[in-house]
Amino acid sequence: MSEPLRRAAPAKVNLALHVTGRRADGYHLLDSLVMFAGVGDVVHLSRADEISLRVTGPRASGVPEDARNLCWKAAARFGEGVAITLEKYLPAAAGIGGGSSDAAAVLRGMEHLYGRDCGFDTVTLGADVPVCMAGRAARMAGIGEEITPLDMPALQAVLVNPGVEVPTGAVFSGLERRDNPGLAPLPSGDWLDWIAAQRNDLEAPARAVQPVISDVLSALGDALLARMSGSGATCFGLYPDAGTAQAAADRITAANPDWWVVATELR
Ligand SMILES: C[C@](O)(CO)[C@H](O)COP(=O)(O)OP(=O)(O)OC[C@H]1O[C@@H](n2ccc(N)nc2=O)[C@H](O)[C@@H]1O
Ligand SMILES: Nc1ncnc2c1ncn2[C@@H]1O[C@H](COP(=O)(O)OP(=O)(O)OP(=O)(O)O)[C@@H](O)[C@H]1O
Repeated sequence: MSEPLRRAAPAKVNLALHVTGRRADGYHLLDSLVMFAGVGDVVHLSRADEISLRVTGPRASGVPEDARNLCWKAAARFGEGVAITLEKYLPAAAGIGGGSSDAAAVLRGMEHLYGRDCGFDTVTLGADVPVCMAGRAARMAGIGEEITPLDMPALQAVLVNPGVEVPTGAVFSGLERRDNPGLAPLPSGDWLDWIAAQRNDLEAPARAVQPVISDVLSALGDALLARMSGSGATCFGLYPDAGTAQAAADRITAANPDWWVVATELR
């Protein structure tokens, strides 16, 4: 037996997320700037006759090991057998696309193992799957299927999740307005000022579901800017360099030992 194929499934971070409309089927139109973190899950894949899945790692508890798992759904849609080991490091239902990034890593790995494209529209697995297939800084539009890769400078960040799950559908349902303006024209330089002038329209409804999100943003009060990612509850702070990011992460961990806190680079 050859070694399993290893693929990274990095955390997705929405630096800005504007909700610009709603389709007749209830899905929301988005305009979002997405980057990927240095932290994430890892999948290991081997060709096999059937689909199988084992979940290991520090955040494995509670993650389904059957056809409910997005990794399994991805393999089933690809239409071939594969033995999957998912090493779970990211919190679930956290706004950082854990399941979507795992699914994209499985699809990219299976494309390599079987020497063909996955051959279906990946947004049908989840709105975050297409951007996770791109796996790099991008603008995301439509309901998540329109991906435009962007050249962005790497950013130093701290990701903080307070350990509460936030169901994405409930947050979208709580929106007061669904016809907000899209992202401002992209800058040629100063991304930080530009990001600071954008919004996450899901922040208000997510705070209503999980008020602890306000505490997370306060804990990131010394960042250059702090925002929520996706539908929450994970928030990120941006820092001038890796050293100040790590110092902030250490301080936040000391004050909140139960929270998931990581200093990482966004690309
Ligand atoms: C909030 C984001 O994370 C931003 O990147 C994504 O839009 C959500 O991506 P996701 O978790 O892959 O979402 P899905 O699993 O496709 O959808 C979960 C639920 O969120 C709502 N949903 C999701 C995406 C979207 N563009 N409009 C929606 O209204 C729908 O109620 C849907 O039933
Ligand atoms: N590979 C997976 N990893 C984690 N959870 C999974 C996975 N596949 C399915 N799930 C289920 O999906 C739910 C959502 O978890 P997931 O990590 O995919 O959310 P998320 O992608 O972080 O959400 P968001 O859209 O807010 O970014 C979990 O509660 C879990 O039961």
